[in-house]
Amino acid sequence: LINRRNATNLPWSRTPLPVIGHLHLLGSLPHRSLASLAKKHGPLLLLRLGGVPTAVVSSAEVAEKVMKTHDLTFASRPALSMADRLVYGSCDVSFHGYGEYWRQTRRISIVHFLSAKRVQDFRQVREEEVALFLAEVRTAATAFSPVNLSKRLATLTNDITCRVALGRKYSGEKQFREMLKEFTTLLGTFSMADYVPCLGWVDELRGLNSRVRKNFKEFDGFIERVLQEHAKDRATDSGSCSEVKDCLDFVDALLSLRNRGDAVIDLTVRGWETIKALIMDVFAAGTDSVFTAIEWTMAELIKNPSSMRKAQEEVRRIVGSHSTASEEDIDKMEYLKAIIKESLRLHPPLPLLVPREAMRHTELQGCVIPKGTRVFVNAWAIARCPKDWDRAEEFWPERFLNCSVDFKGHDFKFVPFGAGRRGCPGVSFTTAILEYVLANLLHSFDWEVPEEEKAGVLDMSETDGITARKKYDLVLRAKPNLGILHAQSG
Ligand code: HEM
Repeated sequence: LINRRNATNLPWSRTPLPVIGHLHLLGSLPHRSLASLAKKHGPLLLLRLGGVPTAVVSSAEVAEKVMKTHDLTFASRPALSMADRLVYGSCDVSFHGYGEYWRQTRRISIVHFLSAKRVQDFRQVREEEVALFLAEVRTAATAFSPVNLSKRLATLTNDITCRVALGRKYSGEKQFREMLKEFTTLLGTFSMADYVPCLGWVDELRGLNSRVRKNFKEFDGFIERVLQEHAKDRATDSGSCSEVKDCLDFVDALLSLRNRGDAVIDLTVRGWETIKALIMDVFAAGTDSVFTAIEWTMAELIKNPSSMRKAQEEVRRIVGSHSTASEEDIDKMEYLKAIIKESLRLHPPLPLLVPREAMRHTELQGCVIPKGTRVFVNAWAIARCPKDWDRAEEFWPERFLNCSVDFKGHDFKFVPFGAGRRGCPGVSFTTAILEYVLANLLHSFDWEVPEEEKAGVLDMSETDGITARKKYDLVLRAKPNLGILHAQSG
């Protein structure tokens, strides 16, 4: 399968099983099983998952080779049947193979949705939604009721994303919530057809295919509705392109591009599919990961009360008696930023990133990686490597104070957003939400774990699936920050 010149540390003693190859080694949390294998066999594992030659990268050094030195070679994505069937034949940004189509759609998403400028344009949306969210938590706090922070954070991030992408919220619709949950679950579900095509019938037998068909039909219908609502609004606004909505909402920007024929790729050739796929991509790439990151950060702070105290002291010192932390305040919050980095280090929401595919034969660590090899970068294992990190398994945010290591794709020992051409374009969008939500949660409330919730809240187990969420919900009791109340009543 793979030509080895210097293979003493590769797991070839583990002969692949017939048909399934090394699939049985993955377990239910593949980032953990693969990290254990890498500890024994080295930072570049060459496996055969079903029929798919696969390389697994587990060190900063090899990750740099993949995402920097040979970035172009590894800039494609493998065809994945879930994405193909759920996201219009993968004609979105995240799952499309390398080439001009991907380059242009990525550019459109950045310019009209994810750039630092657009993120600033959406500031008011973040402020309004977080204010509503804090008011809800305050109501629960006044009634001494515990808050299921996991559920509320999921709704909050979803509402923000829907408003900036679609122009309004949909979380009030039960059908929408269920459809979206099923969509992200399915995208993260292992499909036998991807690895062992001759066993593809197993997907049919276990009902996976019918779930995919149903979910696609529902989501497509939903996007049709969103497009029609926008078309109606535009007709009543007599097509004026410069009005406020055009500046605020991704769907309007896509429709304007299509109508004006401004995009380099012809958005009318693949009909509505490109536009629909770009809208769907927002949900595929952007909703679960953001709230998962906030959830883990709060969970670590609850588990580490001294970090919680230090973070609250910083936030409250900077914000003073104002009722909310502003984005200008946040610029000064070094400990808060260190906490976010430390949480993303221990809990990257996509622990194996998004798979890449080699576009040509390449040599890595003395091994030839054939064209077509699927590549997983184990960001979770790399960020816990004791060679690169002191106290690697501990939550210790202080490591990031007065330290330039960042997650923007230049430090290969810390790559929760990936790096290189395929690196996540949603970093600014994400950090704006993460920092603003966390600063305000810490400013407005003190947090306690109700006795009956302790076991689940303090248990840091992960869910399986593509996004590693906290397995047990974060159910907490909030107590209003008396400092704000006193200052306001005084
Ligand atoms: C905590 C939040 C997030 C994390 C941890 C995250 C992580 C990632 C990772 C690991 C990749 C693959 C990188 C690679 O292959 O090198 C990726 C790709 C991507 N992300 Fe994010 N992401 C987050 C939020 C977002 C948001 C909010 C959006 C947009 C709404 C977004 C849009 C995308 C897109 C479009 C891609 C595909 C890029 C490409 O293939 O060219 N992400 N993200």
